[in-house]
Parts: sequence; C-alpha cells; structure tokens
Amino acid sequence: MPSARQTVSYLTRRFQEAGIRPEVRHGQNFLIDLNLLDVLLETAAPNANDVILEVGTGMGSLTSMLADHAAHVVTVEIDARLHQMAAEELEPQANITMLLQDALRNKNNIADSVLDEVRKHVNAVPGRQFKLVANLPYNIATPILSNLLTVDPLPVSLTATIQKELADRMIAPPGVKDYSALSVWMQSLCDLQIARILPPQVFWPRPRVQSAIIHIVPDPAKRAAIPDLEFFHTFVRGLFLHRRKFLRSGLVASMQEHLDKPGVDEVLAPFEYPTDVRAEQLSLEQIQKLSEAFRLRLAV
Ligand SMILES: C[S@@+](CC[C@H](N)C(=O)[O-])C[C@H]1O[C@@H](n2cnc3c(N)ncnc32)[C@H](O)[C@@H]1O
Repeated sequence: MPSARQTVSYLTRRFQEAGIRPEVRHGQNFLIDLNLLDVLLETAAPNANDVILEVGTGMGSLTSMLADHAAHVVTVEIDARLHQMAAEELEPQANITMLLQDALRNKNNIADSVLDEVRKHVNAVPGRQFKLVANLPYNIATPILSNLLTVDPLPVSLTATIQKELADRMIAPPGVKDYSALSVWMQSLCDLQIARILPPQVFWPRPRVQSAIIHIVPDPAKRAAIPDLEFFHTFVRGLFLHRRKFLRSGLVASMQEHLDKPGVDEVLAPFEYPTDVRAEQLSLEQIQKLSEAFRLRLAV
C-alpha cells in the first residue's frame, strides 16, 4: 500500500531517485502523518456507492486508500512526473481513473473533462453519489470548492485539507474580519465544519502556514431558497468588493452599470437599514433578501 510508505524517508528517496523536487507553485506538500490521512478518510466516510473526485493525485497514497472503500475514484494530477510515479503504485487498482491535466479550465472554473469523467461513473450504476476528497493544492482550493457547489450532479460532501486561513474565511460569521463574499456564498449553500487543524510539520515539505480539514455538506434546501444562483454569486462578490464602504455607497458602486443612485435607494428603502450599516454586518438571510430585491428590480 503506498499510503503506508508516505513518510519523509520514502518521499525523499522517491524524489531523489527521480531526480526531482517538490514544486512549490503546484502546492506539492504531502501529508506525512498517517493518522491525519485517516482523519481525512473518516471525515469523508467513503462507501461502496461513492464516486470520489480527488484533485491532486501526488504519489497516490490517498487515492489508494479511497479506492479501497469507494466504487470508483477519479484522480487528477497536473504534474506528469508525479502522475507517472503514482501510476506505477496504483496500477493494480482497477477502480481508479487517473487524469493527467489541470483540474481547472481557467482561473475560476473546473475543467469539463474532469466533471464528465465523474458523471460517467456516477451514471453507470443507479444509487451512486459524488464526493470530493482531496489534499488540495492551496492555490486552487477556492475555485475547486466554490465551483463544485453548482455542478450537476451535486457532491453530497466535500472533504479537503486547505489553508486554515481559507477555512476560517469560509466559516466566518457576520461582523468578524474574515466574513467575506466567500463566507456568504459557501454558508448560503452548505453546512461547513472544520474537522481538524493541521500544523505545518505534518506535511513534507513544510508549508509556511497552518492547514485545516474542512467538511462541507451542500444542502439542497438552502440552494432551493436562492432563485438565481449566478445573480446571487455576482451580487455578493460586488457587495464585498467595497466592504469598508457603507452599504448604500457599496451598492451604488457595484450596481453602477445597472442602476442609478435613486434606483438603488428605491430598492433599499423598505429594508430601513441605518445609513452607517456595512455589508459585513448583514446576516446571510439579510444579504439573500437584498440580492433578491435587486434581482427583481433589474428584471423589470
Ligand atoms: C497537496 S498535494 C497532495 C498530494 C497527495 N494527494 C497527498 O495527499 O499527499 C497537491 C497535488 O495537487 C497537484 N496539483 C497542483 N495544481 C493542480 C491542478 N491545477 N490540477 C491538478 N493537480 C494539481 C500537485 O502537483 C500535487 O501533487
């Protein structure tokens, strides 16, 4: 089992033999604390109905553990050197599809070919469901996680190691510094929980920052309460672009292409917010209502 060998000595030896080094730009920090790989696995709780997407195959250790429990694992790796080394390890496991490509089609969107491969295995047998489980490269964690909240089929859960700072932003409540467009977007569609905080020394090489295992469960009822997800996403991003401005000035700026100041005031009036309120003080529900009021106004 490759997982049993994912230790510093094993990794350094494999990298030395191949004459390569971990690439910082691809977030190549490997989890070397096997207990924590188990925590990741237990949190994701893969079962025989699951088709699992793993972004970042690395040396294939997590891939192999996932394949032991799931119906199928689709794993994506951008680095041909690691893809090759993992392929040698994973060859005996028939329920793994290895893709050698960028998991993203562009800066913000997951590649269609990756989702097509997942769909193929989900649709192959009735009752199958989709999960993401990954030790994500830090630089693509936000687009991967936030994108997967609007795909079809929707993942039943997303369990990933990410930068702790990012996990804190995702779970932040209103009024705190970390409360952002990402917090509103994620919490409006899912339940989120930090399962474990991971110090730098559980990775090789050590990253400069702390990490966290985040467990995200999309909630179809929350999703159904938002009539137009795309409008909501754009509205929330616009709202927090001007987070230090008072709400009205922020809205005037973010709505300028669609609505003049009197138009913004007209939509805001029924809410009776104090003139000095800021977007970062509004609850999820207040932001959702505000977004819907602007959507209906622009639809006229
Ligand atoms: C943090 S490592 C995780 C490796 C392995 N799963 C583990 O747990 O040890 C992240 C992996 O993602 C790969 N990666 C980075 N950017 C990627 C991208 N855009 N698409 C696919 N894989 C990527 C890296 O090359 C690296 O192997």
